[in-house]
Amino acid sequence: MTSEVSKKTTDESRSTMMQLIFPSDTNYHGTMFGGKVMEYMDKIAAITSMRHARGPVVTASTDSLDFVAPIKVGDMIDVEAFVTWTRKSSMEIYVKVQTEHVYTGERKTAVTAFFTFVALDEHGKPTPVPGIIPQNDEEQALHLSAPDRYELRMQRKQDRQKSH
Ligand SMILES: CC(=O)SCCNC(=O)CCNC(=O)[C@H](O)C(C)(C)COP(=O)(O)OP(=O)(O)OC[C@H]1O[C@@H](n2cnc3c(N)ncnc32)[C@H](O)[C@@H]1OP(=O)(O)O
Repeated sequence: MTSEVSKKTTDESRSTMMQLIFPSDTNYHGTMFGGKVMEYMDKIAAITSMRHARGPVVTASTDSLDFVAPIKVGDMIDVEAFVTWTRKSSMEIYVKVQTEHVYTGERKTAVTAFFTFVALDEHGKPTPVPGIIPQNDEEQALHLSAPDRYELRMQRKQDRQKSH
């Protein structure tokens, strides 16, 4: 969709955020509130897409959030996001939350999700973004599988429109 010259590498927009989990971030099981994790994920995804587009963006959709392992009080979390794929005005962003044990340094993936952001022009209309050049094997794999996820989103959109 975009020419080679207007492509950017994932490293140009990749963003990370570290947080230390306090009791006020958790539920009565002593594990982190899902909504609080989602807030961090949405924020880092927005930052990543704005860095890639270098302009305003809106969240168009969020695929399922997969909670793989609990996040506990005292854990450090590393929330990382990068652009996996772009179409015309839309960008797919992968967000991964990893816990890091403060004393041992052991890391585990806790939550993952795909977000789609759309870049807007000064009139609030969708506007083209640069393409993306994946940097490592994980990024390359997610780049190649992105068109299939896009098709599923468009199918979901059609189903929703039919039900209205
Ligand atoms: C940062 C924030 O928190 S923003 C707050 C939450 N988000 C919002 O309020 C956004 C509300 N939604 C909107 O404004 C609109 O639905 C928009 C801008 C996302 C899309 O508008 P549309 O009228 O559908 O625009 P259009 O059909 O031209 O599509 C524009 C792009 O959005 C993509 N898109 C639209 N709907 C979806 C969807 N549900 N999932 C994924 N991508 C979508 C299209 O595929 C298209 O991508 P492309 O240009 O790369 O081909």
